[in-house]
Amino acid sequence: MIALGSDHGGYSLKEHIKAYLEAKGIAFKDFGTHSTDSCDYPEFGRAAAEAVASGECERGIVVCTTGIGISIAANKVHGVRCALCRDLLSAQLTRRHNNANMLALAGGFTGPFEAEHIVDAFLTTAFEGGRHERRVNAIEE
Ligand SMILES: O=C(CO)[C@H](O)[C@H](O)COP(=O)(O)O
Repeated sequence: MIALGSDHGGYSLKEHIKAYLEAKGIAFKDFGTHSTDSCDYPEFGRAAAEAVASGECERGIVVCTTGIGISIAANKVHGVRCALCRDLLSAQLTRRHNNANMLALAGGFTGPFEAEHIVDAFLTTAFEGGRHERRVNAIEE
């Protein structure tokens, strides 16, 4: 189960990702926003992040115009490791090295086709563990 969240600046890309996940048979829960009306990203970043931290959702994907504000908001929730990724390699590396459980995307800069590749990498790349586990544990502590 994937938690989704966005503000108005990420709404269009979130809707695209919903259709993409649906086509792949991946379940998701949309924590809003539900229109392009102006709203505040901390509310939606927090809602999606809390669903991940509680275990209700395994991973989360959040979107605002830059991806920055909503990733900052999500990372305030203990247990969340939200990575803003604007390229495929970053998405792979944040899974391999950081065990990121949330992905932030930039709705104003990342196109839908590129976003699909980033989402695929985020959902399919495994955490490497080893020396990276020690570092991730230190963050949690
Ligand atoms: O990217 C964002 C936060 O990092 C927001 O989407 C952005 O700040 C919204 O701005 P505006 O209200 O001017 O559309």
